[in-house]
Amino acid sequence: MKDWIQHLSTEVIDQILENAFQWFVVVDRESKILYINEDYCHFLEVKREDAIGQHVADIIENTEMHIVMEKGEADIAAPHYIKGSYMLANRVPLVVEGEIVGAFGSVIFRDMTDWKRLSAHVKTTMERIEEKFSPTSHTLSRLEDIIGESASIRKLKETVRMIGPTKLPVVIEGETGTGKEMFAESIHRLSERSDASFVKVNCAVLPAELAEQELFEGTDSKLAQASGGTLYIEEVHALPIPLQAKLLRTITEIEQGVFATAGDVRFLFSSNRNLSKLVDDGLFREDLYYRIQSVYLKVPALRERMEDFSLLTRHFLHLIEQSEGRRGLKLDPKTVRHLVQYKWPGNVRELFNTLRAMVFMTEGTRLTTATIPMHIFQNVKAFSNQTGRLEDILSQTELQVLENTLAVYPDKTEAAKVLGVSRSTLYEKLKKYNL
Ligand SMILES: Nc1ncnc2c1ncn2[C@@H]1O[C@H](COP(=O)(O)OP(=O)(O)OP(=O)(O)O)[C@@H](O)[C@H]1O
Repeated sequence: MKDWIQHLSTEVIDQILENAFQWFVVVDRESKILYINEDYCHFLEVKREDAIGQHVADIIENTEMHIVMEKGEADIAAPHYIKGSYMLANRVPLVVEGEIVGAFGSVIFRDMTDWKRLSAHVKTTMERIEEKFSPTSHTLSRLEDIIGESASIRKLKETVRMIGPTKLPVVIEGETGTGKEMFAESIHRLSERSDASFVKVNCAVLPAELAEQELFEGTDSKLAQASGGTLYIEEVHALPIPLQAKLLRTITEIEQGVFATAGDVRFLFSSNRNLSKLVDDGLFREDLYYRIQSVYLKVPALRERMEDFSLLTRHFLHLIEQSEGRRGLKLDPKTVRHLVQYKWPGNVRELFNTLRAMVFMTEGTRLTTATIPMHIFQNVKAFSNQTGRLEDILSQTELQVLENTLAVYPDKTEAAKVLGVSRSTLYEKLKKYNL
């Protein structure tokens, strides 16, 4: 490092410090200013030549450079109040041959609004990266993006092809992560309003006190944004009953062309609850239910269409390969045997997230049972729902339990302990099953 710096002329170092878009100050062990850049002086309204040699506290209000030196510890991203506003500063002690010889300070954000702006920028950038990472990315799904050849998925796709281009409201029911949103997006893309906006609003996360305004009121409302396009109302069952009445009125007014803030809107709804049962229980307005359910799509849970499992895993492994720069990822047959026994309460979304986690658990290409997350191991379906010879069922269960345990605990002593058997019993069983 020293050598490299020797190659830089003082003029170059000076330019770096003056143009680094930060304010710098360097003090000696007596807290006297050795260096301060011009920009900082300009802000402090002091001439540089007057500042050099002065005690830092006389030039920079509320400075803590001397404390950093006393403690010998850096203070990173510390709020610093100067001239009526908060800034963020770094203060670092300068140590030469084990001795503190001074300190170096820099103001990294001159104004907290700068910081807030950057922080918002980082947040949106991260969200964009995450969206890109998600299997569907942020472009709206098309029907072809929905993976599945099972009879139920084929039937759903067929229905969507027929009703997509119409203006009919649609209710899409199904457990979380089954692909309801993908179907909603496909319906929009099949319609003539596909160039207009697809706006979604999730009633389950909408604060009750803001829901009315957010949904219906003014030019910023979700309804106004969806004008000419599609409004996808997710988890519609979570809409408070009084707002259900307002929604019904609004749908009618929009149809009659008399709603003030929005023109033509197509409505799609989703729910992970059975709406008809909620109507029976008095928890969802019957009139609204009959108004919106002219087309009703039920997206099956993944466990009800396990024939799609291998298509889905192949598709997701391919996506993961692309995003991670990996090749040839493959599930071990034993791993598949295990995964297909799991109930997948989070459905297709859970399958994707699980595969992604499993890929991160291995550097190779084969995803063995050892990469399966623990909670899945512990929740595989028991064999109790099988029929056949009791002896066969018991052996099969024993084999499965042994395999699962050894995958998580390859150490035989530990595995025997987990299984509550002696080491010798475990060895006998391993021999019996050729493990
Ligand atoms: N058939 C499918 N083919 C490909 N990807 C799918 C399929 N079904 C779901 N996914 C993926 O699973 C994730 C969840 O899908 P989606 O958001 O459509 O589910 P959802 O039923 O609307 O979930 P929630 O009710 O929790 O909002 C998405 O990342 C989506 O890409």
